[in-house]
Formats: sequence, C-alpha cells, structure tokens
Amino acid sequence: MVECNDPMIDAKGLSKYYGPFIATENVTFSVPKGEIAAFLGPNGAGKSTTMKLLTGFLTPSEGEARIGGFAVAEDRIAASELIGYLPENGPLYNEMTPKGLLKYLGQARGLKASTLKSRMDYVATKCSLGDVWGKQIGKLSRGYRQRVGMAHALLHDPEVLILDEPTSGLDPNQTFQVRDLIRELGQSKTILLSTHILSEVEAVCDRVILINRGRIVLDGTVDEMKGESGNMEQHFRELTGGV
Ligand SMILES: Nc1ncnc2c1ncn2[C@@H]1O[C@H](COP(=O)(O)OP(=O)(O)OP(=O)(O)O)[C@@H](O)[C@H]1O
Repeated sequence: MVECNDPMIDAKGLSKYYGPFIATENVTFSVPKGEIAAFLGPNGAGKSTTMKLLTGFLTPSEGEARIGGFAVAEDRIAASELIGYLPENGPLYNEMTPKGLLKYLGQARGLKASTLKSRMDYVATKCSLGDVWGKQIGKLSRGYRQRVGMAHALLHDPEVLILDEPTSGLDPNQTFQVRDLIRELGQSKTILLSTHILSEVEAVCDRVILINRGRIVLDGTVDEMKGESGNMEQHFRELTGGV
C-alpha cells in the first residue's frame, strides 16, 4: 500500500540477464512523487529493459520494482492501475482506429462509460488525434502512431508515467506540444522519460538518471549532468565512454 514517504517509482537492484548477457545490473534509483526524471543512456544501455522491468512487462532476474508502494511482481494489478506506459514501439493494434482502440482499452480497464468518454475527449485533444481519430492505426505515420501510444498511456489518468522516448518520430511542432504536455502533467504526476535529445532534459526534467552498459553511472540534477564543463553532451560522452 502507498505510504506518503514511499517513492512513486522505486527500482531496487534490478538485474536482467539473458543467458550470460547482462542487460541491466543492480539498477537502483527512486523517483519521488511529482518529479520528472530523465532516463538517459547510449543505444543498448538498458533503458527500455529497465522500463519494462518497472512496468511488469519483464520479470527481473534479481531485484524488485515498486510503483506507488506496490511490488510490481506481487501486486501487478494495483501497480498497473497507477502506471501509464508508453513503450518504445507500440504495441498498437494496426487494424483498429485510435477511437476504437482507446474505447476498447478503456473498457478493458473498467472505466465507467461517462469517465471513458471524457478521458477519450481529453487524450484526443492533448495528443492532437482529431485528424486521424477514425483512421486505421496501421496506416498512420510514425509520429501519429506515437501520439496514439501517448493517448493510451494517459487514458486512465495514471499517477505515474513511464515514457520510452515520447518525442521520437515527432515533428518540431509536435515535439514542442508533447514537451509542454509532459511539463503540465509533471505538476501532478511522477514521470520517468527516456530520451536521446539532451536539450529535452533541460527543457523538461528536474533530475537525470544515466545508465551505461546496464549500470547506473549518474543520478543527480540537470547541473550535475552538465558536469564541470557545463556541457551535457560532453559529460554524457565522458561518462559513457564515447569520448
Ligand atoms: N530478449 C533479449 N535477448 C537478448 N538481449 C536482449 C533482449 N532484449 C534486449 N536485449 C539487449 O539488452 C541490451 C539493452 O537493451 P535496451 O533495449 O534496454 O537498450 P536501450 O537503452 O533502451 O537502447 P536504445 O536507446 O537503443 O533504445 C541491448 O544490448 C539489447 O540488445
């Protein structure tokens, strides 16, 4: 059960092994209520894996994920009610329309008809889905598919958002709108978002967690991520062996 001092997102020693391959090792961090944390790292560092471990889509080899005080492995349903998850690539149902998909997912979550209607109106507006509301998802551009994924993550008004590259594939106008939306949501929700766009971190996030080769190498403020040089890109390269 959630206690007021519990972090909303709590990764405790999360390791994931694929045979001898270490995807993540002893990943430990927590995000308190109301914070927007950036999750950074080079390709293959373990960001998506950690997010899947936090959301219960993968089972850890070692360690524990807790969301809002609920152990994801044991209280999967209670935890998933608190989580809105935007996975890296879907899953989206290609033959459905955004309207049909969101209605189906809202009903599957047991939302009341009136609540579902107002939440569908909200996400359609916030994710700018009006033009494609009745179009097949499989025929949408990558950016629009991304927005449908975001609408799905927000549909049940979850307290915790775990967003895997939320602005990937978006044009500059949409990127701006999604960042604005994340900032707005961050006033009441706890957010972990992965990104490769370092300027996004400064624009949106309170805090930075950096992972490299499956291990956390920095957990601190945006200024700490900039390092002594004051240059986030340079410090990122130094910490991840890309210098
Ligand atoms: N099912 C799997 N079997 C074996 N290795 C896997 C599996 N899934 C992921 N990996 C490996 O685990 C490592 C971490 O992958 P992950 O997708 O978490 O990285 P990432 O930080 O999200 O990368 P990117 O920025 O490219 O999206 C990678 O080397 C990946 O190839």
